[in-house]
Amino acid sequence: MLEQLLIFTRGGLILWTCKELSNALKGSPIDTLIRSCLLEERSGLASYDYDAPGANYTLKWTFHNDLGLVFVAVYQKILHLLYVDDLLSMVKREFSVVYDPSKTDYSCFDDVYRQLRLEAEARAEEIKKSSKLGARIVSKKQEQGQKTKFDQGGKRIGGGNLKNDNDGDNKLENGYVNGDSLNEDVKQRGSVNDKENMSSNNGAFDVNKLQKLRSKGSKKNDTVVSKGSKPDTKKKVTKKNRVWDEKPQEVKLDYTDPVTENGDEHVNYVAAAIEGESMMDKEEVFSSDSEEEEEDDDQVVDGSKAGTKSKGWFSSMFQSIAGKANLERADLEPALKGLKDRLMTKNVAEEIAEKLCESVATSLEGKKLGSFTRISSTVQAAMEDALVRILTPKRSIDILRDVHAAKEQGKPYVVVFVGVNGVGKSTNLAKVAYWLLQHKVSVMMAACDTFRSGAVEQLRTHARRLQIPIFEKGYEKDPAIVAKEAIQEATRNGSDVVLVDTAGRMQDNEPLMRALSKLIYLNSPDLVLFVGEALVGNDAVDQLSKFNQKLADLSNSPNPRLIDGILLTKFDTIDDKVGAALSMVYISGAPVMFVGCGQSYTDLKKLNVKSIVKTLLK
Ligand SMILES: Nc1nc2c(ncn2[C@@H]2O[C@H](COP(=O)(O)OP(=O)(O)OP(=O)(O)O)[C@@H](O)[C@H]2O)c(=O)[nH]1
Repeated sequence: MLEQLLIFTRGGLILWTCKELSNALKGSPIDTLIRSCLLEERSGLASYDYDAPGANYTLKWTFHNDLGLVFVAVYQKILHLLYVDDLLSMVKREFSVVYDPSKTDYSCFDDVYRQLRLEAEARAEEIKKSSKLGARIVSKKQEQGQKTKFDQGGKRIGGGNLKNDNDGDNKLENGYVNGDSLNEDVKQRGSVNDKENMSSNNGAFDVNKLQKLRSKGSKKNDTVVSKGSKPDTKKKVTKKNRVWDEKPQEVKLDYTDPVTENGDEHVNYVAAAIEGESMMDKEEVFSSDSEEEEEDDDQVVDGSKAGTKSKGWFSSMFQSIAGKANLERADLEPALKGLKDRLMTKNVAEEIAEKLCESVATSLEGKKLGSFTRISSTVQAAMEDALVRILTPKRSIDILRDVHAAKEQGKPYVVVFVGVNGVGKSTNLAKVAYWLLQHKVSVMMAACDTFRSGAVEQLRTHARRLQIPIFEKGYEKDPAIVAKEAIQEATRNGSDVVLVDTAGRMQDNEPLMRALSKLIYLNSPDLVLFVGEALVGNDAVDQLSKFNQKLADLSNSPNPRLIDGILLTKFDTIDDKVGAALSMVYISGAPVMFVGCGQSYTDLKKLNVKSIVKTLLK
């Protein structure tokens, strides 16, 4: 049984909630979904688990991008409801028929919903009973040697790429874990309703059965709609298979980027981007620097540019004429692939680039492309929005304001610097100290790297140069205790801020991570600052996620302190490879609070989100 089903606009206006389901949701699963998943560009996930005291829900959603609607179903996590995807897709289809932006009362949809739910439940039940079906799927899939896998009992456990865990659990990359075969079948069915072009080859189960179910579904749907306030005037459009190299014959969508003689896809994409920016875009992504970018891109396009350009121009014209149709995944894919590659060349971790593209695709699918708008620029604009949203801090951490607030309470503001070895913790701690001194804040350093020989002396040198006090107890002491004593000392001597240096540690080093967790738990600092190198690529994700994981797992507290902010070092050495900033923020949800860009005390800056986004997309 569902707990709730809601329909709201992307602007947050709730249009309809299911009155059948009067259960008040515990906690705030919808808010959390929006904040932690949809706004964080994780909407490409298959589902979201909400866990709060006394409330454990799974949430699933779908978008109608063209109408700007969001459909969310909430149910108890333990339930594994089989019909939710199917139901959501039917609700989306039928609600879009009655939707009118000027209307706010959708009580007419109550009856329609009831019918849809019954239908979805009945279909799930029907598929469940049909045990032969599963066996047929297995034999058919095994014959075809396709990706779809089954468990030993013959149940389908997924159509996505399977990751085989060491513990033997088969996990789907799309977030499903050992789902009941029927769950997947229902999903398949839902998607058939959405996309009419499913062939027997890529269908996961018996085609006759499928067609029977489909015709049954559509017949019922007709009845349902006639009961609703408006008849279904929209005819289903059968999507033709795309033929990539065909010339446009009639007014049909073929938004492929032009192909050069040498067939270099990346070059084609760059060329297409030039076209898009100079001619077709309604909205220029980098309006202020279009000339400069054209120059850069020209270098990449090289000698083949002229030919590509003219081909791209005609292709663009056709695209513009046909610009009224709804975007489909296949239309978006070439542009998304280009963007993903581009993000990866900027050092964005592959996993993050993939998730972002998935999320952008989800936000654009089904949307109508305006006339004279190129698909590549639409995708790029959506990606730009997503990047700005991710990199813009969700909550402001104003250190100076917080320092003064702590001072009023008669205690020092405590910052702990954590990170792997050699990333620049001590050096950048000293830069932060210098920055605070500039703002008339008194600072004390705490030498809590009692592990690496030379660490205390290194910090002492910075303290001497900056003429600030340092609290030190030498080596092989418990850093948690040293930090505690340092804070006590700062309280006594009236220092405004204590900057705690800690030993560098690898994210997998359990004893050192345990010691760090203890230090944080015991001293509850005001800010846990993760210091990470801007040079890092895929490892950024591993470092940050494991630091957070270990801090959570090894803490004694039910509400463990995690990383609050990021200090990115060595920015001066990375040229345009700025992707680590994005990877780190995406994976941790923590903002980049400072950027270290050199080896002197003044080399500390704030992240410029606009320029990072610009560089990432260049
Ligand atoms: N170019 C450049 N170098 C930096 C920057 N920040 C730190 N460094 C250099 O990075 C090296 C390591 O810096 P440390 O401050 O010793 O690093 P750490 O993280 O404290 O090292 P451990 O305590 O061993 O983990 C030093 O040579 C620093 O000068 C930066 O922003 N730019």
